[in-house]
Amino acid sequence: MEKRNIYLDKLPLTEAKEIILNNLAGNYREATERVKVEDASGRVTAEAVYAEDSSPHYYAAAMDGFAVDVDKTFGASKRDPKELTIGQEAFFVDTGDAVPEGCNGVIMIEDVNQLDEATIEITASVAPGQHIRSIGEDILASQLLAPVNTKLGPSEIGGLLAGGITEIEVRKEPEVAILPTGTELVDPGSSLQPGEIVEYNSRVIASQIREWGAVPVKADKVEDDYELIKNRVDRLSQQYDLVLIIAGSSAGAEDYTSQVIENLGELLFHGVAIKPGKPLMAGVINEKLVIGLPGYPVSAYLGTQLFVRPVIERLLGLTCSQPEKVKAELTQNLTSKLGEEEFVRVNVAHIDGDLKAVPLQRGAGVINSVMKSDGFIRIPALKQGMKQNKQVEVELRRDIDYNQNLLIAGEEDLAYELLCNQIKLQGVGLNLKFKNMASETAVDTLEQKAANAALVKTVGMRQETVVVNLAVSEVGLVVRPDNSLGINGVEDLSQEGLSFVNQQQGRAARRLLDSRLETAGINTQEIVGYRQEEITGRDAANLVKEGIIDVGLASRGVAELFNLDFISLGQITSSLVILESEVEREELKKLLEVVRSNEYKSQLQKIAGYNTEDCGEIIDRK
Ligand SMILES: Nc1nc2c(c(=O)[nH]1)N[C@H]1C(S)=C(S)[C@@H](COP(=O)(O)OP(=O)(O)OC[C@H]3O[C@@H](n4cnc5c(N)ncnc54)[C@H](O)[C@@H]3O)O[C@H]1N2
Ligand code: MOO
Repeated sequence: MEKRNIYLDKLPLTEAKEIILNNLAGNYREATERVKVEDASGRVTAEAVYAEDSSPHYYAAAMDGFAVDVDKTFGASKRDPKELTIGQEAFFVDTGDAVPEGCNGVIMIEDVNQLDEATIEITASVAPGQHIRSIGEDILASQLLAPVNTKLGPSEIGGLLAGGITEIEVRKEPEVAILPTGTELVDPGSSLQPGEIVEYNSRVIASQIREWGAVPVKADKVEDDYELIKNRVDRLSQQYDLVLIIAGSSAGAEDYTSQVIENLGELLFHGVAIKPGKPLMAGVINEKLVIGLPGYPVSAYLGTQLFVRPVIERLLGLTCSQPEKVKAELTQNLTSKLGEEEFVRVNVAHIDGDLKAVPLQRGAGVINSVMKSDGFIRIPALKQGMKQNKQVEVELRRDIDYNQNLLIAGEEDLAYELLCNQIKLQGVGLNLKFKNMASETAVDTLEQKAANAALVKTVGMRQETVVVNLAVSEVGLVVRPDNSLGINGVEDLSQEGLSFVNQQQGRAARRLLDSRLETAGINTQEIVGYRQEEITGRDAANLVKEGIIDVGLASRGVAELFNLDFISLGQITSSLVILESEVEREELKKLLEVVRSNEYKSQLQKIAGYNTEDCGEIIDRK
């Protein structure tokens, strides 16, 4: 067996999709089953459904009142009212009641004067058919209710039941086997050893598949062993409608997927000109389609979206669904590789009157970027990127209401996470989206209209902005709980043998450290690790916790989260900087209301080292 396989195909996306669909037998799956209409939400009709009954199936009163023979009301007016005898000429009916024989109109109770128990008086004539629902007004027996290959939802269930249908024939849900491969994989919840990875791709894919109306069958993970993978794939392809193999798709020594497919059946292609997702492949084994998905989580997610969804739709007899799209202005230049269609995750929000698309992290391993995104944009294969301010088309993820989005750029802060929770707890219609960056960069980002607010920690003011106090927190050095190195302050950072890790340049905590070092007259070159940067205090605290370094720089709240000892260096004010032009916007007013709420303040006070004095106050305006 050849150990290394280099994939050569670079098929355009549409071509690869076409090959896959062409290798599915027929336009849909033949197998069907009978289900109750009331249980059929999400299912697809396997035959045309015709009404058995009309709805209504009798003449029905459409209003509460009296049913009458309209001829007897002719000529009634305010000046010349007409009297009718109840039970002989006028019959009391409630909405929905059958109209008594001989009656062909209903007069609303509001238009009737009851003179005594047996007599009513009417002041207007009644038109034939007035307030009567005719037979079949809604549905007429024998009419087509739903063509074959219709996906049923709540209103379809109503229509079918109203038409007298209680059971229907639907397409059997395709069963999709998902096989995770990789010796490094462990199940969620296991305690992790270095090199081990939580196997979650199959769970993500299963939930995607369920959403599209198929049944995911999650197979047990298999290690990187050619024979084991081959046996499993062989068996799965005999049992299920479609087989997905996760990982082992690229050029590594233990990447077996393409060889397995080739040796069990036919490999249709290996490699698509998309990013992420480039090593994706497809084949046919035991007459079943098999798709090899790249192992990186974003690649696996996107590959499933692009290739598995249309297959499921085809098996169900549905046409390919189109995502909802919206046009937005790109907030930064993006470069990309010529010859690859790149999918970039973005957030979308109204900023200073325009709808903007703000790119997120592009790494194929960052599933969090999908979770945080509102959708993605495509950079065409024949482009080497896209320019800032270009109008782009964003393909939205389902259920996204970007009108409630506010983009916050700035320094990570426990107060911000609390704010996000408070917004949801208080039932405020806002979604905060965060982009982590140093304060100075955040204010630049705000000025470039690429964020609705900057979360900054002590930074110089800019024109046309309003600064609102968010929180005051204590920042200092974090060490392991026993503080065995006896760190008492910045003077001890130059101890021999001690390892330190700094925060990213431009971050407030680092500036505070620098000023303390300067006051103490300590040369930063004497501190081992001063130039080694982690982005945030949380990153640094995590390294101390893991025993990788001795001292880091973080807030007291973060130190407490990681159960670390804390040596205070001082206080830092976190503020929200907002564009003057947006201060009166409804969404920003809502945000500031939460910052000013007692619930937010009382929760914030519970975090170690936080001070809520002046919380929500405007501290500066230029
Ligand atoms: N020399 C080259 N190396 C790589 C290339 C290349 O062209 N030449 N392509 C890169 C690209 S692009 C991708 S995408 C990945 C595809 O990798 P594989 O499909 O071979 O998958 P693995 O290497 O096994 O895993 C990648 C990554 O994903 C994690 N993983 C895998 N399965 C799961 C799972 N079920 N749940 C969660 N995470 C999973 C795995 O642990 C790895 O971290 O190859 C590049 N390399
Ligand atoms: O195709 Mo890979 O998914 O670009 O990282």
